[in-house]
Order: sequence, then C-alpha cells, then structure tokens
Amino acid sequence: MSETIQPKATIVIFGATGDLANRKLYPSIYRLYKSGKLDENFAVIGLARRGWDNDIIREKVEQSIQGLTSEDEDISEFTSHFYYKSFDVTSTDSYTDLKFMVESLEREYHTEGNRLFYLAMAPDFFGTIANQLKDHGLKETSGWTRLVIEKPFGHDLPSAKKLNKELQAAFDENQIYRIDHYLGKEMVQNIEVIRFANGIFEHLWNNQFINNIQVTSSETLGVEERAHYYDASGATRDMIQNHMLQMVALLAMEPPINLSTEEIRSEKIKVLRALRTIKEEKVHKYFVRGQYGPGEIDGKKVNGYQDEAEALKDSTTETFVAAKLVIDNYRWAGVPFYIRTGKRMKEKSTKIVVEFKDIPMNLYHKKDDLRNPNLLVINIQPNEGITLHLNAKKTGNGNLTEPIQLAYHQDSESGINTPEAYEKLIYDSMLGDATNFTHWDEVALSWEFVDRLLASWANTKPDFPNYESGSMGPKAADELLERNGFHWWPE
Ligand SMILES: NC(=O)C1=CN([C@@H]2O[C@H](COP(=O)(O)OP(=O)(O)OC[C@H]3O[C@@H](n4cnc5c(N)ncnc54)[C@H](OP(=O)(O)O)[C@@H]3O)[C@@H](O)[C@H]2O)C=CC1
Ligand SMILES: O=C1O[C@H](COP(=O)(O)O)[C@@H](O)[C@H](O)[C@H]1O
Repeated sequence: MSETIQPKATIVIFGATGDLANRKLYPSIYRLYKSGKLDENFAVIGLARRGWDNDIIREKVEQSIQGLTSEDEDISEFTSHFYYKSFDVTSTDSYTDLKFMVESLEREYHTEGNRLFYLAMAPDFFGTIANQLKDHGLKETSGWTRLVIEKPFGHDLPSAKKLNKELQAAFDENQIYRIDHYLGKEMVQNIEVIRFANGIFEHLWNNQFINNIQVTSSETLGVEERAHYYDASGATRDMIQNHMLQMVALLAMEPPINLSTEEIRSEKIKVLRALRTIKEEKVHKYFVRGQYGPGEIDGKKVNGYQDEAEALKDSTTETFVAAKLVIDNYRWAGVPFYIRTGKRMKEKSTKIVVEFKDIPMNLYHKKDDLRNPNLLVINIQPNEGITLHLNAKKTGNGNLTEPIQLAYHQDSESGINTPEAYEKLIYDSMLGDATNFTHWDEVALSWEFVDRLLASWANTKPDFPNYESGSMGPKAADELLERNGFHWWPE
C-alpha cells in the first residue's frame, strides 16, 4: 500500500467569509484532515474585510462542516488550525501584517515555509493580490509558494490576457493553479483511465467506430443569488468556456506519451486547436442558445429567468447552450461532439454518452426487435459510474434481442464517499501536481472559441425565453441532432 503524503503548508484564503469558502473550501480541508492527508502541520489564515476574529472563523468553520461530523466528535483540534485577519486586499498596509502572521504560524506549525494562497474572491482583485504578495515579500520563503485562482479567468480573451499578464508579472506559470472544479471530479478524472487502460474502448475510440459523442451538464437551479455575475456571463462563459470544453478535450485527445502534467496538457491543447471555427452565417446550424421561462421543477412552480431579479428584466443572456462541435483531425473527422448545458432543466446531471456505430450487417435487426446502438455512458454526477449498453438475446425461443446494461457504480465498489472535487484539487495543489488545473494556453484557446461565438450572437436579438423551466432546453437543441439522424440519449 502506498503511503499517504501529508503536505505541510500555511493556506491563506482570500475571501474567507464568502460563499465558496463556506460551502466548498472548509468542508474540503476538513475531509483532507479526516482522511489523514493533512496532519498537524498546517494552518489556515482566513482574510476578508468583515470584522471576524479567530473565534468567529472557528465557529463558522464548525458550522460549515456540520453535515460531515458525527454528533460526539470534538472538532476543536481541527478548527484550532484556523486564524482570521480582517483585511482589505486593496490596502498595501495589510500585507506587511500578513507576512508577519504567516511567518509566525509557520514557526508554530512547522510548515517548512510552504505557502498556498487561495484567491476565493472576485477576479477583479486577482492581479492586485498577486502583485502585493510579491511586493511585500510573501513569495520569499524557504519552501514552495503557489497561487490558486478561481474562475472566471477573465470575461473574454483580451481580459484574460490582461489578467494573465498581471499574474505572470508576479508568479511563474508553474506556481499558478487555475481551478476548473470539473477536473477534480472523480469521473472526469476517470475519462483518461477508461480510455487509456482499456483496449476494448481505446481501439474503438475513433471515427471508424463512433457515431457521435454527447456531453450534457444540466442543472435544476436557476441563477440564485448570483444574478449580477451570471447576467454578465451567461452559460457560454460560465460553463462552455471551461468545464464543457475541458471534458471534450479529455474525450478527444490523443493518448499522451506519459501521464505527466505537460504531456496531458499538450494533447488537450491540440484538441482545442482543432476545434472548427464556424462562420457567422452558419452559427445557427451548430449552436443553440436558450433562456428559461417559468415552469415547474420537482412539483414546484418556478419563475422565468427575467423574473428572478429586477435587473434581469428584458435580459438577453443565455442560460442554455447546445452545440455541435467539429474536431478537425484525423481521429475525429466526421464525428460530431454534441454538448449542452443549462440552468432550470429537468434534472441535475452531468453525463457523457459515446454512441458506437452499428455493425455493417445486423442479422438480428428485425422490425419488432428492441435494439439499440452500443453506448458507453459515463455518469459524472450523480451516481458516479459507467454503464455499457449492449444487445442480448431475449430469453426464450426465437432470435429476438433486447437491450441490456452492464453497470458499474463508483461508490458501491469503493465503499467510500467520492472525494469532493475541491478536496482533490486543494490536495493536488499542495502536492504540486498541476495536471488537473488549466494551463494558460487552454484558457486562451477556449476564450478564442467562445468569443467568436458570442460576437456572432451579439449581432442578433434572441427570441427569449424559449424553453420552459423543468424541460431539457429549447426544441432547436433536439433539431441540432435530428439533422444528422441522431437524438440526445435520455436523461
Ligand atoms: N460560490 C461558488 O459556488 C463558486 C464561486 N466561484 C468563484 O469563487 C470566487 C468567490 O466566489 P464567492 O465565494 O461565491 O463570492 P462571495 O461574494 O460570496 O465572497 C467574496 C469574498 O470576498 C471578500 N471581499 C470582497 N471584497 C474584498 C476586499 N476588498 N478585501 C478583502 N476581501 C474582500 C468578501 O468578504 P467581505 O465582504 O467580508 O470583505 C467575501 O469573503 C469568485 O471568483 C467566484 O466566481 C467559482 C465557482 C463556484
Ligand atoms: O462553475 C460553475 O459550476 C456550477 C455547476 O457545478 P456542479 O459541480 O454543481 O456541476 C454552476 O452551477 C455554476 O453556475 C458555475 O459557475
């Protein structure tokens, strides 16, 4: 059995009073601690403007992990590692005090000078924080220094370039960890293993044997409290530019020569470079945008997007996107990659369906048979696992066939809860493994692709709303596949 590595570090969270810290970061740090991946040699410094102190942050952390602890568990030992400093990131004075605090906790917790700066704040502050950290000597340490950056990484290619320039003026590329939390999901990480550790899939993973690949990430939630951010972003920037294109890159890339961060990234980058640019006059044939109207989800009536907040009246922001992506390379010529994502859809689910071609002459294909193409379904969430759809003989006399499924569920096999994406990514960043973080070149290529799409959409006013809450999106998203004789495989 391999020994668990227990990294030592001071974790500095900018935005410690915010939603992300509370819902994702504190529970993930706790899970790392409980699973033995963090030992005693760590300290967490929470920073934000609010007038909290050490007692308050410890109380907040305790509340945020409540669902993970047992009733009689004493978690004070865990929460005692948390410290708070009221801090305005725009004030240069604060950083001098921060340096002093970091150095003092490093001595107390023997963290060997390792520092992880986690920016869980609005991206407008990223450049300022990076520069101040550098200018105030917070990078000067005997250990390692890493900067973890939340999404969105810019609003378009020019703003992303500007942000990247600011970051790279202060940190080296190998110190910057750009989070895409989908890359921390167990089954997204499993895509490479399914492909490259199984001959039966990888030998067939090309245009000779695959008809099309479908990636769906549907949500039942609406914009919730994030109307301000979301309305300026929309589904294209919020989901397509990052999570969806990252999954496509993993599905379409060539086998890397080894599993190093550089080799995997280099293969993903080639896929993004091979994405076909669609001319403006043809955009409607390849892309569908939508916005939800009122409807019903889980038996409850819900508002349409434009009624969610006063500021959203008459909004033309898309809450749904479906696309037919074309990858112009030898392996994928002729195989469409269909992707769709949206808010207020029928169910919360992320799933990949690989549809294989039929055999040349199917002896069993009779009119009354229930026969389906072979499908490989990768369930990213919920019910993580894979299902292989095959055809088998129907029990009894005759040669009738019926579809059957071979299913594997991650949790029933491993018997443990699947680690949270953030838990894995925080751990990876502490270990210095950047494989599941996005490299600048990937970010830039993805922005280039979506910027072109958004520019052409900007020239026409959409007829919104065009799908009902609780549905699977606009009808045009179905027609996108029907034109090629395909359909979305059921939710
Ligand atoms: N929440 C989520 O589920 C997700 C969030 N993200 C990204 O994570 C980042 C944080 O999001 P989220 O937590 O939701 O945002 P919140 O608005 O909930 O939190 C923002 C944090 O920044 C702090 N802050 C704001 N201004 C300053 C300042 N001048 N100096 C110091 N602290 C400041 C706030 O604290 P205070 O007011 O006390 O200063 C607060 O702690 C964003 O980039 C977001 O896009 C990405 C994916 C999912
Ligand atoms: O990054 C984001 O992702 C979430 C969906 O993430 P999931 O892990 O729940 O599938 C999405 O709701 C949010 O709008 C977006 O910013």
